[in-house]
Amino acid sequence: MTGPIHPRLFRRARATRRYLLASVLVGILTAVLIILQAWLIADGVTATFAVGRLPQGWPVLLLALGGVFLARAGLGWLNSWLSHRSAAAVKSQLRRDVLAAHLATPVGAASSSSLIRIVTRGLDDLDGYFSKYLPQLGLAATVPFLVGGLVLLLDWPSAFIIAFTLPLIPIFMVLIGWTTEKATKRSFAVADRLANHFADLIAGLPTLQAFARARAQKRGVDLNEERYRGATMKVLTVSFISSLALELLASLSVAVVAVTIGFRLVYGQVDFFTALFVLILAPEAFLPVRQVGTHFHDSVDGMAAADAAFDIIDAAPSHGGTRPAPTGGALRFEGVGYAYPGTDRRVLDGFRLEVAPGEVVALSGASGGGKSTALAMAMGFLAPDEGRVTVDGVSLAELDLASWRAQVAYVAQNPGLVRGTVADNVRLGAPDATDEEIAAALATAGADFGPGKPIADDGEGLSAGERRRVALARALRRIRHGARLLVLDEPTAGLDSDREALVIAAVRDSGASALIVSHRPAVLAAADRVVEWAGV
Ligand SMILES: Nc1ncnc2c1ncn2[C@@H]1O[C@H](COP(=O)(O)OP(=O)(O)OP(=O)(O)O)[C@@H](O)[C@H]1O
Repeated sequence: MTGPIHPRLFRRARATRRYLLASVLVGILTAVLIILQAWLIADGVTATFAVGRLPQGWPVLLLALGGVFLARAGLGWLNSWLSHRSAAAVKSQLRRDVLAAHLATPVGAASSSSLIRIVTRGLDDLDGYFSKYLPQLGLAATVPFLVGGLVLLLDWPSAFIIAFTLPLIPIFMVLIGWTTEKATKRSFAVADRLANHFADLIAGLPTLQAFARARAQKRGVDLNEERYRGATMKVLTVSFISSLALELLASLSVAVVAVTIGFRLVYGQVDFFTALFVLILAPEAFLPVRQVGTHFHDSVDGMAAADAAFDIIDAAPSHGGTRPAPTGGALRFEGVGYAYPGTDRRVLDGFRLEVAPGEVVALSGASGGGKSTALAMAMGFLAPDEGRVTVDGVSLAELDLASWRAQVAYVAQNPGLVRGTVADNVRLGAPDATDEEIAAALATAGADFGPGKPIADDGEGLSAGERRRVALARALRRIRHGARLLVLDEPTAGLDSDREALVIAAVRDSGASALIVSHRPAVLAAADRVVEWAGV
């Protein structure tokens, strides 16, 4: 973070700007109330000392003081309400933007565990930024100036001391901020690594057990945990030490004002009312600035999460345009090249391929050669960094990708299934499909289980081959509902030859164009054309 306000949050989250304005207004009102409160107290005490008993009209004075206290409490409540609303609005906007960015590039982007961590706990930490740090910033930007200005009018030497000592606090805060930022970023990265490591471990537990390595992983988790503990302790240490330093600085500054005004009161250079008024006001000038420093630490985790969220949002390429996709014509890869972000190895280079309307093209070649990457480009999940992918001569970069995807039925290598039943999953391809249509699609895809079969999280409850058949039934149903291109990644892997023959027949009978990545001889034999891609 550079400066007191997180620049990306300020620029990109509208609610932040609105809230900042509101908190400055609340700050001005608070300053007025603080001054009124100090005046009422100083006036009451001076009058009491002057007459040696409660002054005339003291009930009014007390009522006025009570009114000021109530108004300050009300302002505090309003500020807290506004800050929570703003936090909710910003978190919601960021979550939507992160998920939209991930949907735009669902392959090759942030890992699932990083994504889950950022959009859940991570962004929730922004509450500290909005409910503690920003309200104090609003007060710090207004109260010291108004209070200091009044002190200047009443007693310039005290104002002089305040003006010289108060800026020391922000200077310290900047120094502390630099250290904290580094420590927090490190703690966030370590936590991310720990979360990813743990998620991988859980997913790979059967394999680790099979190789008797499950226990050995404990050491890895312990190590990461220890690193996380160390990083968190470092952040806490910086936080405690800096709070102590700021507290000390503010207390010493107020003490200097108190001592000097005390001496001047004794020597008769200042009257009692002014001395008391200034003495009550002086700590109020320091308090919001000191609190900003303290609450800065409540906000750093949220800001680190916001940074991680913005990194995902900014990394999402703005591919896709607004033109509706042509409803006919060939899909073409025209000299396409690609390297995954953060790598220099080119996965595709000069890749050319055409799928004419009604044509079934099989794409075969070396494992790791980039075939799935090419399919991801056909879906508009990835944008080529060289060459272009076109539909009827129009680049995908110009097309409204939703309208293009509405024409495509996709089966990924590891097809995604949602919790529910087989029928629910087939309906993802064609929401208004009837029960009979779903049963027919499943039969065509060679499924020997019914639409009511339950599916747990992560497709649990189905074998790998069964999952593929559900995904294929979904794709075939989508073709029946108007899509015109099948994009299939190893659709018959894991199927026996009878079921494979059924699937091939279903694809051919659909009449749709198809781009099929496969190594299976039966699929290659059934295709109109086979494109061999040896890789780069
Ligand atoms: N998200 C990613 N980040 C970096 N590299 C990746 C990513 N996904 C894939 N790759 C790399 O890109 C290369 C091509 O992968 P791809 O999955 O497209 O190959 P493929 O031809 O479909 O392989 P297979 O036939 O084994 O399924 C591989 O070397 C792989 O390691």
